[in-house]
Amino acid sequence: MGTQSLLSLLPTTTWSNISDQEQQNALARPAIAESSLLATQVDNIVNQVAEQGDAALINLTERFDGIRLESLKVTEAQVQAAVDSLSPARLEALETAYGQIKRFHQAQQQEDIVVETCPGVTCVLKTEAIEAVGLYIPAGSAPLPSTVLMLGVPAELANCPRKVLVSPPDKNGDIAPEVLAAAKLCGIDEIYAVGGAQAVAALALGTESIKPVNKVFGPGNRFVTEAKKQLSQKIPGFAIDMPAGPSEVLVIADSGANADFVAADLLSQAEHGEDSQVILLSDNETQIVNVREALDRQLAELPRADIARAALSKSRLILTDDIAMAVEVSNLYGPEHLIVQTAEPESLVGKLRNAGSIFLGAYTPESAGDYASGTNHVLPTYGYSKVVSSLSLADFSRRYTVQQITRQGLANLAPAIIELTNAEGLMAHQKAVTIRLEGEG
Ligand SMILES: NC(=O)c1ccc[n+]([C@@H]2O[C@H](COP(=O)([O-])OP(=O)(O)OC[C@H]3O[C@@H](n4cnc5c(N)ncnc54)[C@H](O)[C@@H]3O)[C@@H](O)[C@H]2O)c1
Ligand SMILES: N[C@H](CO)Cc1c[nH]c[nH+]1
Ligand SMILES: [Zn+2]
Repeated sequence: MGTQSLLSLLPTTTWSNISDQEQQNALARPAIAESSLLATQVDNIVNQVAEQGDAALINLTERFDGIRLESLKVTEAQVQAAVDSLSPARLEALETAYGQIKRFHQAQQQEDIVVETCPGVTCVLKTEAIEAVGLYIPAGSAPLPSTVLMLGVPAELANCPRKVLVSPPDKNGDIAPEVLAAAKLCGIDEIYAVGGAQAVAALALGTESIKPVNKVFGPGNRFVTEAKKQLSQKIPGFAIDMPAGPSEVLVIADSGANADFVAADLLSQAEHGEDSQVILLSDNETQIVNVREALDRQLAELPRADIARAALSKSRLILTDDIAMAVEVSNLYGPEHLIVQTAEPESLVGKLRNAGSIFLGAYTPESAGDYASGTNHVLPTYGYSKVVSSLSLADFSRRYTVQQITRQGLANLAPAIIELTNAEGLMAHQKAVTIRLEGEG
C-alpha cells in the first residue's frame, strides 16, 4: 500500500460517465461489507459480558487491548495525577475548547413550553435530564479528549445525575491524562478503563463493578457501533445516541479552491482510521489533479500516513459536470461532515441536504469543529445523517408533557371527544369524560 501511486489508489471518477450501479458503488461505505461477521463477533462479546460480568471485561481487555487489569475503576487520585502531569498550555487548550463548546450548547437550553390550547385546557412540554448516561471515549487508534468535551459538556449542562465515562486503556493500563483532565472539567467522576463492545455491554447490562446506565453516547469503531446497535435492540428501555462510526468527510471544491487546504481537510479525516472515508467532488478536472498532488506531498509528512493511505484506498475523487451536480451527489451520500470550498458557499446551504455538519469557506476546516468552534463533533455516519441529527443538548434529556383541564375546559372539548370515541367504539374512554360533566359542576 505504501508504494502504490496515488493515481492508481485514487483515480478520478467522472460521475456522468458511469452507470447507476457504478454510482452506487462509488458512494458505498467501506465498513458495511463485513457486517455479518461483525454481528457475530459482537454478539459473542455481549454474551460473555452478560454471563461473566467483570471477569469477561478483564479477559476481553487483555485480549483486545493487551493489558490485564486488576481493577477497571479509575480513582480520584489517578485523575488528579493526570491533571498534574499536563503542561499549562495543554490544560489551557482543554479549558478553551470546554468554554467554546459550553457556549454553543448552553444556548440550546429548553424552557418549559406552556400553551392554553383552548380556554381551560393547559398543556405543558417539560424537559428532564436522563438519570444515568454512559459516555464512550474512543482510544484504540488515538485517545480523543475532545470527545470527552463533546459528550461531557452537554451531560453537565443537562444536569444528568450520573455520568459514567468508559475508554480503552493503553498497553500500561492507563487512560490518556488529557481524557481524565477533560472528564474532570465536565464534572465526571465515575470512570472505567474498558473499551470496545465489552464496555458498551457493561454499560447496558451492568456488571459487579459497573451499574447499568439508561443511555450510551459516543463514537467508536465498528465493534463499538455494532454493540450499541445490538444492545439498544435487545435491552428494553436502553437507548443510544446514534450510529457514530468511522469518520467521513466530503468536500465540494470549485476551481478557485486552494488545493492544499482541500487535501489537508481530506487527510484530517483519513488519518482517523483505515475505515474512514473521504470524498472530493469538483467540477474542475485540474482541481482534482492539484488536490491529488497536494495529497501526495502532505502524506509524505504525516506521522499517520499509513492509516490515511489505507483510508484513501476506499475514498473517491469525483468529477461532476457542475457544482449543482456535486450538490446532488453529496445529498445522495449524506456525509458526516461536508466542507464547501466554492466561490459563494453560503448560496448552497439551502440546497445541501443530509449532511451531519457543514463547514463553509476556505477558513472553516473541519478540524475547527472537531475541537473548538463550539459545535458537537459526534455526528451520524453511514448515511444516517439523512434521518439522525447531530448530537446536541436535547439528547441528554427527555421531554414529557403535563396537562390540567378545568370543568369548563373539559366541557369545551367534550363534543369532539365524544364523537371520536364513537368513531373508535371506545365507550370507557367516553364515560371518563361524560361522568365528570353529569349534574351541576
Ligand atoms: N462519528 C463520530 O462522531 C466520530 C467521532 C470521533 C471518532 N470517530 C471514529 O471513532 C473511531 C474510533 O475507533 P478506535 O478504534 O480508534 O477506538 P475505539 O475505542 O472505538 O475502539 C477500540 C476498541 O475496539 C476493540 N477492538 C479492537 N479490535 C477488536 C477486534 N478484533 N475484535 C473485537 N474488539 C476489538 C478493543 O476493545 C479496543 O479497545 C474511529 O473510526 C473514528 O473515526 C467518530
Ligand atoms: N472527526 C471526528 C468525528 O468524526 C472527531 C475528532 C476527534 N478528534 C479529532 N477528530
Ligand atoms: Zn477528526
